[in-house]
Amino acid sequence: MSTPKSDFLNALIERGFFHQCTDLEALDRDLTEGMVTAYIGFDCTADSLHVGSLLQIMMLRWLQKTGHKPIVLMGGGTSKVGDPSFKDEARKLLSEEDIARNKAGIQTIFDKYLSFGDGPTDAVMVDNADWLDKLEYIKFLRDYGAHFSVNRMLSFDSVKLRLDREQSLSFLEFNYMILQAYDFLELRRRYGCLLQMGGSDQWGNIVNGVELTRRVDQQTIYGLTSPLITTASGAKMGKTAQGAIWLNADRLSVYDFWQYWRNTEDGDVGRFLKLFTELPLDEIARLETLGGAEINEAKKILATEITKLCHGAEAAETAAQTAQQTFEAGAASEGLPTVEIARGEIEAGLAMVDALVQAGLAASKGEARRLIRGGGARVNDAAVSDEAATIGGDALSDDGVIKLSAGKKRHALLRAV
Ligand SMILES: Nc1ncnc2c1ncn2[C@@H]1O[C@H](COP(=O)(O)OP(=O)(O)OP(=O)(O)O)[C@@H](O)[C@H]1O
Ligand SMILES: N[C@@H](Cc1ccc(O)cc1)C(=O)O
Repeated sequence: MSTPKSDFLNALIERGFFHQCTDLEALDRDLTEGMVTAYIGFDCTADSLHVGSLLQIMMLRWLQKTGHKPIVLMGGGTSKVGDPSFKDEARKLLSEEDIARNKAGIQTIFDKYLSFGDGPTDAVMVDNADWLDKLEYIKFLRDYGAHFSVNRMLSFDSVKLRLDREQSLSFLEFNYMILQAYDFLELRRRYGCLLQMGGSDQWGNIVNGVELTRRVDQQTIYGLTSPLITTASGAKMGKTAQGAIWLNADRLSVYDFWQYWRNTEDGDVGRFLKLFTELPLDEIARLETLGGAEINEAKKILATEITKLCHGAEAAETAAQTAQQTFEAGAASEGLPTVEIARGEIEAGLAMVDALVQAGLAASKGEARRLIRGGGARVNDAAVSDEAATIGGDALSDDGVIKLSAGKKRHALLRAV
């Protein structure tokens, strides 16, 4: 399609959020003609969301910024079933208490990104347990089950992959897409919700809702998915050596959150600025062209902007200053043992095991590997758990040093010469 007319779709496409839509032109028309209500669902599978879901939250934020109404759906009901989409095995069954605790943890994050209330474009939060818990089995099967073709359900990649690999898929899990489809129908009836968004792994669940609503209520509604973000080196976004990059500060300190973004790979800086900050595109274009040591400035801006949205301006500034003191100014003047290494060698990619040996933090490569395996090795205060990890030029500070650590107390600097 030609460039969309609506501000919302324009923002989504220009900033890299768009993957697929059930009917982009019709959705664009509805978005230009008036206010559209849209939802994204989040299951209560952990007590905090992580960076993967941040992309979804940013889509809701753009929706509200461009004059439309976001619905945040807590999957209090669907978390009892567990979405099998692209998962190799069934999720652990969660108790009612687990779900309530997780929901309480997740809910808090949305206030930072969306404004809630009773106004026309104010965000609302709902829990699908409110309707799913009350469903009566036979009535539900007759009213809605009859509209689903098992043949078609089996064709969606989200379940097909598991079956193709002959991995077990329980009947409980198989029902998940029907329940998510029913949510969409229910939200259209209750709130006039016209659009459901999610990551591309949600496509099958979303399309089922669009089709169910057409069959049962003869209404046209839309689905739109974002790409699933991976880092430049191919890892699923949001997980690191230490685990997930959580959005709640009690799970991951503001400093570590800031540091995660500060350590973004060079190739990801522009993409992440577009997705996770609200800086104007021309400013991002300028930052993207920075090379050499200057790219580190862009990374600091990225880290501070994202941290500001998630944890507030003050906490973001404090994290930036702490990093400046402990790593850049501090580390260099602390009198840490310093080893000089040719800049070219670092830029070509220095094996972490070799770096630890050269810095005197491990007596042999074997010891260095054990250190990494045990979780004690750090580069610029970020843990490294991959024994094959390499350190590149992007790890150099503005002063041309890299801080290596073995455990909490032993540190050394590599200085590029
Ligand atoms: N890397 C990612 N990029 C874009 N969207 C993502 C990413 N990871 C998760 N999402 C989306 O965030 C929403 C919430 O997903 P969910 O909480 O199930 O995360 P998950 O990472 O898939 O879960 P898990 O960690 O249990 O595998 C879904 O719409 C999902 O598509
Ligand atoms: N299935 C979604 C969560 C979700 C739940 C209910 C919905 O109606 C929509 C989305 C996920 O796993 O991320």
